[in-house]
Amino acid sequence: MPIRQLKISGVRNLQPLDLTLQSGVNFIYGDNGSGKTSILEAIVLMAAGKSFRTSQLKHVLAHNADRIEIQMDIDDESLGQCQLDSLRLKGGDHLLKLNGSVLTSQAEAAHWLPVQVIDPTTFKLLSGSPEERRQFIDWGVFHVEHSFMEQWKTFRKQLKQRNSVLKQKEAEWLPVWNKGFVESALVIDQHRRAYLKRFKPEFMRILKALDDSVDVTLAYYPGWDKDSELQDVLDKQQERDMVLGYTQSGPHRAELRIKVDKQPAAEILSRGQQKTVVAALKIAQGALFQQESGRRTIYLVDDLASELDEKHRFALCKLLEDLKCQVFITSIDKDKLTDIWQPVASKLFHVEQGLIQDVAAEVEDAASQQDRPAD
Ligand SMILES: Nc1ncnc2c1ncn2[C@@H]1O[C@H](COP(=O)(O)OP(=O)(O)OP(=O)(O)O)[C@@H](O)[C@H]1O
Repeated sequence: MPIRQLKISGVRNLQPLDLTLQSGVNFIYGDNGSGKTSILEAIVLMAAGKSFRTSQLKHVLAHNADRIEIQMDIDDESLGQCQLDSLRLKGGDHLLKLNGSVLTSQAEAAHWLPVQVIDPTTFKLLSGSPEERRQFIDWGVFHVEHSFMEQWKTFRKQLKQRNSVLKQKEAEWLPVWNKGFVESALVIDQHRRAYLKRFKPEFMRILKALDDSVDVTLAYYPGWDKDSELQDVLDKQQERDMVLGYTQSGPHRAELRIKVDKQPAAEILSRGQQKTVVAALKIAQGALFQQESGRRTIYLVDDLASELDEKHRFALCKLLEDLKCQVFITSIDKDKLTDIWQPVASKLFHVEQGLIQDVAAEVEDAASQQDRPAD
């Protein structure tokens, strides 16, 4: 589902832009601090309602602006041509629209704009908190099973209610809340299990193509002892739960354990190897999404050159090209982008102090100026 046209205003140092994009690869180059990442950040803002580099959106708003406006014309494989609009006011109000109709949740925009980011911080998917890996699994489930978001909300509600009963030490009410909690927990767990079963072979295939010397295993931990029934675990932990005032076990504690030789991969692999594994996870997720939905993920690859050597960069680019999805790749150095990889359909953009320009259009413009007869 390539973005055909992208308009952004009010984001960091970017001057208001209106770009016609390539459905294949969009190379973006420019000096440090020129605004390359901010373009990717704006796309993620539309897709996820948040930035991938700050938890506070006020930092994304340009210093002199009172609003962020983003508009995308998209060619969706199932919906056809559509337009997404996002308006965020300095005060915090946010309006999202699809083809002019207001969307009631961020999840709807996420549905229409499946985006994966590969950037210098993505190794955190291995070394960061389990929540990051839970979110990773849930991205995959959500984009294929649309009921998942509602089921997740139901589970969160059950968890909140159970925790409040625990805090108030109302032991007699626990059996009632346990029933609903267990029911909704098992729904989440089944979705995640089923997804990872399909995901693992795809991940192994992609990792092998990226680097067949890295041997990684993925193991799913549901959030409670896998050999016990959740209800039994809750019964056993009830007293301690009551003391703590929260539920120790359940899908909110699930984990995707990524290991090398039975050790956490983050402790064993080099930074570059970790990035390779994370790239494989993200590409495999997009590949599986494509197989199962017939729709394509958009890849945002920030600072491609950082910490991946030429061989791995080339392998990564080749995999992305094979997926035939839209890709945005940034780099400081134009040659590092185009020397190793010349995809069939690509476009080159240059960013300088927040101003982004289509390089081919610039060249054409300059040529037509030269061809013009002198006045
Ligand atoms: N809220 C803001 N308003 C205006 N300018 C901002 C704001 N926040 C950051 N900036 C500036 O905007 C630019 C953002 O640059 P960005 O991170 O997109 O650059 P980049 O080209 O990806 O750089 P690098 O190659 O160093 O990663 C920086 O120059 C920064 O100082």
